[in-house]
Amino acid sequence: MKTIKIFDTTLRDGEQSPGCSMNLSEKIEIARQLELLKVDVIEAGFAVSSPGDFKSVETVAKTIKNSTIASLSRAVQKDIDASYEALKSAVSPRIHIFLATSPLHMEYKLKMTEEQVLTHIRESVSYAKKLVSDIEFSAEDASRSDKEFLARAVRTAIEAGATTVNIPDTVGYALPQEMYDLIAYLKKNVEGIDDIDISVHCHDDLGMGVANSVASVGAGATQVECTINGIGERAGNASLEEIVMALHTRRNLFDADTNINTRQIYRSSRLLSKIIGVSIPPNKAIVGANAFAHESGIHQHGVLAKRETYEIMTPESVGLTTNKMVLGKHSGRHAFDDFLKELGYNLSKEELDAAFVEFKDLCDKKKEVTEYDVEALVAQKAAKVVEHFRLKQFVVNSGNTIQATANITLEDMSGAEQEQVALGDGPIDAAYQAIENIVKMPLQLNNYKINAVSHGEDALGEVVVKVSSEGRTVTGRGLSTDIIEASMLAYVNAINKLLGA
Ligand SMILES: CC(=O)SCCNC(=O)CCNC(=O)[C@H](O)C(C)(C)COP(=O)(O)OP(=O)(O)OC[C@H]1O[C@@H](n2cnc3c(N)ncnc32)[C@H](O)[C@@H]1OP(=O)(O)O
Ligand SMILES: CC(C)C(=O)C(=O)O
Repeated sequence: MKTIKIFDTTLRDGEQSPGCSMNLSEKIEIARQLELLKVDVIEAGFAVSSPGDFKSVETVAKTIKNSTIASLSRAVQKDIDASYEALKSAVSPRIHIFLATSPLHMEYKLKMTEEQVLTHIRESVSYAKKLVSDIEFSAEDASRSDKEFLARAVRTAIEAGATTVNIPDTVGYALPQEMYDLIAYLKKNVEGIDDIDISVHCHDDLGMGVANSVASVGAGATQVECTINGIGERAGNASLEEIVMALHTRRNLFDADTNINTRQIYRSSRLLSKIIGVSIPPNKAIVGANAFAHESGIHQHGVLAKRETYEIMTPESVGLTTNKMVLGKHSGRHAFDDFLKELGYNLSKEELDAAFVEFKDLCDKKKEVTEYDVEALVAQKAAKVVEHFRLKQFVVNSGNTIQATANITLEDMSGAEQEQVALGDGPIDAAYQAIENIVKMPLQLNNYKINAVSHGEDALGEVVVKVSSEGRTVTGRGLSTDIIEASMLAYVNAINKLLGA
């Protein structure tokens, strides 16, 4: 099986994304993580571009021992000299020289003819080769270059001593078949290309960065350039985690894999996200919060029966401890039952059915139902109190310019409904007065406590009350996303307990 080299450019191209700048100590933290991840090459920066970039290439070169450290340079001596100086203490230094080869870039940006570009490639690569042995040459905007001229440029770089030639899709313009054809064309038409590494560096402007990289590997590329979380210039670079897991998961198809310690992927992604302050979309492949989460009943049932039905890789392989069964409005009984069993509840079929109906009801009220919600819901049922009274409906008005009023309807065991209206010192007091008028028993509220049992704006509120009547004190509990309703449910629950006794 071939090994595809992973060249990480999070610290160079990644940092070119607006808002993703990192300071020196943050760059060192990322570089250390990249070393743990076992990337083959870390592009630490563009040494000539600023004293800060020089310092970070220099410090990364001093700190990291197990990956090659690269510094980017234009095809000019002062850039190459700066890279060389910054890389001096690297165990394995690489000078990375780039020059554009597309008609557009040559004419308008570089203002060079094809022959001048070839001369610059020859001179800069052979100059750098005298300083270090490991030289990468990138033909910037290769995918929009004339194929024959690109082949001449690549040949020139190899003859001058390049050990890696990189074929970037600089503006994310290519489609996978085009990248495949381009690599295949170069392999066929450039003498000596099989003795060096062919690299690709694909941007994501059309969302094809990873697909283009993987297609290039299929055609014979032996190095892929990428960034953690796909950060980079404009729409970003191809994402490391997606490329690595695509190659790993489909390694038999490519007869190739990488050296990456895939179990460090999740940690690397979170670390970068924390450092640059850019959160990861939940649906992001491999590292998004939903990448190994299942909410819908049919999928949950499938995964519980056999994980592979809906998972093509294991969460453990990317450094997670487990997949996630999210209980929500699309969940089914299998996952609900499984979840309750994990919490220690062994419900009969009837109990499970009843709890499931309430759970679905709650899902319609709340955007996300948490494990706390479910536990609270089942714990409340487990108390099994005979319902002498049931809260049927209520309207409560309150405000700072009116006295609170409550209109409450309770249903008794026979199904008869009783309605009462009461005023109160606040909405809960009004509601409790109306309830007392219906149940017609002496009640004393000794304690009232409210807790949020789950998180977020639509969290479930749990109200716990201590109520006394004729020498007996009981605790009542109520649960709802509406705290006034939770308060009434708690009071009625306490009343039912008193009546049951
Ligand atoms: C595709 C990529 O990602 S390439 C890397 C892009 N990254 C960056 O540009 C970030 C770091 N860059 C910088 O800090 C600055 O651009 C510097 C320090 C490198 C250069 O700054 P300046 O000297 O002010 O030049 P400026 O950036 O305005 O223009 C670029 C110059 O480099 C030339 N140039 C561009 N690419 C190359 C190249 N590969 N080889 C030689 N010259 C080049 C341009 O023609 C232009 O030359 P000119 O000044 O003679 O017109
Ligand atoms: C310097 C090269 C590799 C680059 O970043 C690009 O072409 O996008």
